[in-house]
Amino acid sequence: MKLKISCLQMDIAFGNPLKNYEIVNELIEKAVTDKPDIIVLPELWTTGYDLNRLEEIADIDAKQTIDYLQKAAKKHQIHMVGGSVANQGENGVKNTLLVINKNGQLVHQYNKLHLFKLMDEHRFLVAGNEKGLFELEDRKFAGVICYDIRFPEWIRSHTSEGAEALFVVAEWPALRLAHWRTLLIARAIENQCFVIGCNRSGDDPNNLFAGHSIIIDPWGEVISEAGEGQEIITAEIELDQVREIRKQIPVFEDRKPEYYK
Ligand SMILES: NC(=O)CCC(=O)C(=O)O
Repeated sequence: MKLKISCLQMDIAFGNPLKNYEIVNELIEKAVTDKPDIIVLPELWTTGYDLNRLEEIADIDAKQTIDYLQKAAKKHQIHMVGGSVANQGENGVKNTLLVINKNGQLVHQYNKLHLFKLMDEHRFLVAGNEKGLFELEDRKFAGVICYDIRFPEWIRSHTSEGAEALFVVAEWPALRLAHWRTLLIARAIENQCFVIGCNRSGDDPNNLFAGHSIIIDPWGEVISEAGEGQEIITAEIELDQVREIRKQIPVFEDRKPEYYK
């Protein structure tokens, strides 16, 4: 099964959801000229890391962003791995990844499990407690958020339940670009799955971000990679390659989890 995927590597306007909806509108209009099946957005794309103003700018129950993504998905008949949003709920603000299918249905919401202390997430956000597994077109995928990729056992818990491609939405700083690339390539090789990493570009008062959104095949080869600036990358993946590689080197069958704890 072939899928064309576009990552919208946007420069997020700090604490300005309305401006960010405008930026994404423009990027989607550009991306659809390549006729992708799935569009991917970065982490916290409506607000950026303006954590001090979350009370004012977080999206209550992610409603406004879900509505926005549903309209875009239906209009263009494209699945959206709609990045993540500062989602104000009863128990606090979560960093929530949204998946909407091309009919505009909300397929999955994943709340970031591992909060990143270096960027103060633990002071302002509450962690999730459920997996990022979802289905599109009867195939299994996983979606996680940024710092989550440093936890290989968390990613494995998704691929061992059948995920064939891992979507990673991120605001990853330029200082650790080498970690971003290496960790994503490692996750692809060890899980024998496609990895689609959508990062942001630009800066905010505290960080310069790396860009370098990337699409990696299950052999660990980079199929497409962005530079540092605002950019769209698009690549077609053949999902069946995952099954072939898992047959060739049967890592999942050969695991001995009884020895790993
Ligand atoms: N937004 C994030 O979770 C950043 C994670 C990060 O920078 C890291 O090094 O890990």
